[in-house]
Amino acid sequence: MAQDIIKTHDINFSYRPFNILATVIAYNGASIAFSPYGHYWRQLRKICTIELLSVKRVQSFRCIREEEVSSMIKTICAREEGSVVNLSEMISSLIYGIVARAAFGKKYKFQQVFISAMEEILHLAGGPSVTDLYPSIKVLQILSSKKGKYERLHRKTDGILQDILDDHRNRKGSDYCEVEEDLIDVLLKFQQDNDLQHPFTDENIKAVIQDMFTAGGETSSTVLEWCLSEMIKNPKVMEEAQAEVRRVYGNKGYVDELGLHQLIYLKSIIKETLRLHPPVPLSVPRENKERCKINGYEIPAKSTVLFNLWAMGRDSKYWNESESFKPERFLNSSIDYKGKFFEYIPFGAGRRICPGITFAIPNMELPLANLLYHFDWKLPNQIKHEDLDMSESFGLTVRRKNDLCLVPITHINPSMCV
Ligand code: HEM
Repeated sequence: MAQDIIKTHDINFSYRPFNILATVIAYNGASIAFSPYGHYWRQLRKICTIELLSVKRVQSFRCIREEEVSSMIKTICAREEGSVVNLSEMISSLIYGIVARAAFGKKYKFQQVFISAMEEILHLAGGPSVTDLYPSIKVLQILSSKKGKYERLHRKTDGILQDILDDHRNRKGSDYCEVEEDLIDVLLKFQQDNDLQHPFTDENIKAVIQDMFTAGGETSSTVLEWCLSEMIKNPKVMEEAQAEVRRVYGNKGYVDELGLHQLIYLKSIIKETLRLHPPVPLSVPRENKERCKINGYEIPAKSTVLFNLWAMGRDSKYWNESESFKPERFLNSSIDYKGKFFEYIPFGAGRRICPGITFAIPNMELPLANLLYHFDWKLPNQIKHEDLDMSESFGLTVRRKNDLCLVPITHINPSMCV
């Protein structure tokens, strides 16, 4: 059915439901993720794939990723040997830090307030919404407590983003040059472009920047958290992954992006994690414009369609030993996540497939390879690996319910290296 919807009826199902989140947070549907299929969305999508998240642009952020990861590794090393590290917190702050520097060009004073507000929005968005179930009862929208919360958070994030935009406009020459062009620079350039079919206001820019945080922050950090959890639960996988990364980087003393393409086993660990723990388990909702028939069912126009990626990834009809964590299944296999294999679509598929794959992959591979290269990991308080709690939280993204806290044992200390 996923194939039927995303392949055969792709255009018809390329719309998104227009809910409170889209109205209040996404500037009336001005963001890439929430705008309805049409000219405006096509324009944004083009800017996004050709400019914002192109391979070249993502490569230009390499130094940001390497610096942020190296700083995380040094922080872990500086701790007293044997002390417990909250990896969930560290990873989340690392990924948001990378996205923020790529988007804003440098660290801003209010960056953390912005990130916390974004996290709160995602948390709120995960809960049930009566107004979305009964959209025609308008009074529910007025009475909704969520709406008020969203409006309060939106005022906060909007003010911060506007300050950052204005700061970019007013800066002189090479005031800050951590990267040649950050994402706001790119979008401001488009604002000056008179050939655009749709004018590009500050609101549009802010909506797109918000997309990068909501879609690009929690997703990658959630995957990393589950990768490490699964490796702790499956020590043989951890050993093999460590052996691979230590073989590839040898005595270099650090893991940079140059050798990442050689980490074949590590890549299959990420794929297997995306199968068992897709960070957006119900994908991003789609909506159909016109009435149609799918698998014998009449689907009325404007139905909200959810894909249960979590269940698809665990379906024994498609996967051997579907509940077991077996990265080997992806070695020598042509199955990937780019939207061609409909039983495995953690990034979605079709016209609205996630445009952030090229950015997400190094954001996950580099930290993971570093954590495996520099440290061995064990559970605190003599907890056995098979007893690690794997409960999931409830939300738009499904993270671990309890933070992943581990004890690192330094294998290669970065301060010892050149
Ligand atoms: C592991 C990381 C990620 C996962 C699993 C993921 C997953 C998804 C999924 C399932 C969708 C819905 C696709 C559909 O409707 O078919 C989506 C959409 C989207 N993602 Fe991602 N994503 C990730 C990282 C990122 C990153 C790093 C960015 C950008 C910085 C990003 C930007 C977007 C945007 C803008 C959309 C909306 C696309 C549209 O509506 O046209 N994502 N993502």
